[in-house]
Amino acid sequence: MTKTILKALAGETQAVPPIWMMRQAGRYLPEYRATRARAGDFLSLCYAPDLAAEVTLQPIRRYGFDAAILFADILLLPQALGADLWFETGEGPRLSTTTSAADLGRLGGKDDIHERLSPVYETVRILSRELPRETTLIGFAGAPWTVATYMIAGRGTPDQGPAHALKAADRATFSALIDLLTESTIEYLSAQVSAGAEVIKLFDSWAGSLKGQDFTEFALEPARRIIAALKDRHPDLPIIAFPREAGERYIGFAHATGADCVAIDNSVSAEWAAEHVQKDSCVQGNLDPALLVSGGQTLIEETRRVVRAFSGGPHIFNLGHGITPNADPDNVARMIEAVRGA
Ligand SMILES: Cc1c2[nH]c(c1CCC(=O)O)Cc1[nH]c(c(CCC(=O)O)c1C)Cc1[nH]c(c(CCC(=O)O)c1C)Cc1[nH]c(c(C)c1CCC(=O)O)C2
Repeated sequence: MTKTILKALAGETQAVPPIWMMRQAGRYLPEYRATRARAGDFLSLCYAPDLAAEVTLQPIRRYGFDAAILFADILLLPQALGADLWFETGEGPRLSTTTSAADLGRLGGKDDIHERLSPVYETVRILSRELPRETTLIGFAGAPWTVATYMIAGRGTPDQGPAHALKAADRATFSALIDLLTESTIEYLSAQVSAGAEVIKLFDSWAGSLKGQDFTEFALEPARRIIAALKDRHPDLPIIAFPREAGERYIGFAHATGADCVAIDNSVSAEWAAEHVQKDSCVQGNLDPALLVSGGQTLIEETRRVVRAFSGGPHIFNLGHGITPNADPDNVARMIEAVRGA
C-alpha cells in the first residue's frame, strides 16, 4: 500500500485528496497546551523528544490526518549555529543579531549543528516507530532567506526591513549568511531523512518580499541547491516548497527548483493556482486559516471549492498558512468531513 500523501507527491490524481494542516500541533488544541505546560516552555518542548513526539501525534489521534509534521521550529537551526534564541511570551522569537562579517565569523559551520539538534533527530526516530502505517512523516526547515530575516533583525518583522537593508548595504555579508544557511540546511534536512523523515518541506514564509532578481538569487536558487543536494543523497525523497506570497513567481517554481509540490498561500485563488501551478506539479493548499475561526457554512463551501478547483491533478489539501491559536477544534473536524465526504 502506498501512502496517500506519497501518491500525491508522485503526481497521482486522487478522488479524495490527502489532508494535513500547517501548525496542526499547536495552541488551538487543549492537549497541546497541557503538554507544553509539562515541558515548561516552547523551546524545552522542542528539545524533549518524548514530548515533541507526543504533540506531533496528538492531531493524528484526534483527526486522523494523512501526514504528521515533526514538531520543532525553523529557528532551531540558527541556535545550533551559535545564535542566542529565546521566546518572549505573547510576542514571539528573539535572537542575537547577525549583521556583520564579525558576527558571521562567530557562528559555527555546517558540520557543527548536529550535537545541538540531536534531540530533533531522536523525535523523528520515535515518530517513525509510533505513527500509524498509513501516516506520512514530514520533516522540515526554514528556507535560508526566511531564517536570515530573523537572524538579521533578531525578531520577526512585518516587512523584513533589516534583512533588506543589510542586503542593500553589505551584499557580501548577506550572501555569505545565505550560503551558510543553505549548506547547513542541507546537513540538517539530510539528518532528518536519515532518522526517518519521508518527505521534506522547506518553509520560505517571507519569500513574497523578495522581488525580481532578489527572488531568483535568494529564494529560488537556495531552494534549488538544497533540493538538488537532498535528492542526490536521497534519490526518492519528495520535497514540498513553500515560497509564501510569491504570487506570479509561483509559476514555474517547481520546475526551476526540482520541488515535487508547491504549497500555495491564500493570497491567490485555488482556481488560479490550478491553472498556472498545478499543471507542472502537485499543489498543496490553500484554504484561508481564518475560516477555522469563523466556521459555519462558509467554511464548508470554501473547503469544497478548494477541493473542486484542484480535483483535476495531484493535490494535498491544506491551509494557506498555519492554523491560529483561536481556531475552534470542531471546525477542523468539519473541514476534514467536507474534504473526505465532498
Ligand atoms: C516563521 C516560522 C517560525 N516557525 C515556523 C515558521 C515557518 C512557517 C510559518 O510561516 O508559520 C515553522 C514551524 N513552527 C512550528 C512548526 C511545527 C510543525 C507544525 O505543526 O506545523 C513549524 C513547521 C511550531 C511552532 N512554532 C511556534 C509555535 C507557538 C509556540 C507556543 O506554543 O507558544 C509553534 C507551535 C513559535 C514561533 N515560531 C516562529 C514564530 C514567528 C513563532 C511565534 C509565533 C506564534 O507564537 O505563533 C518562527
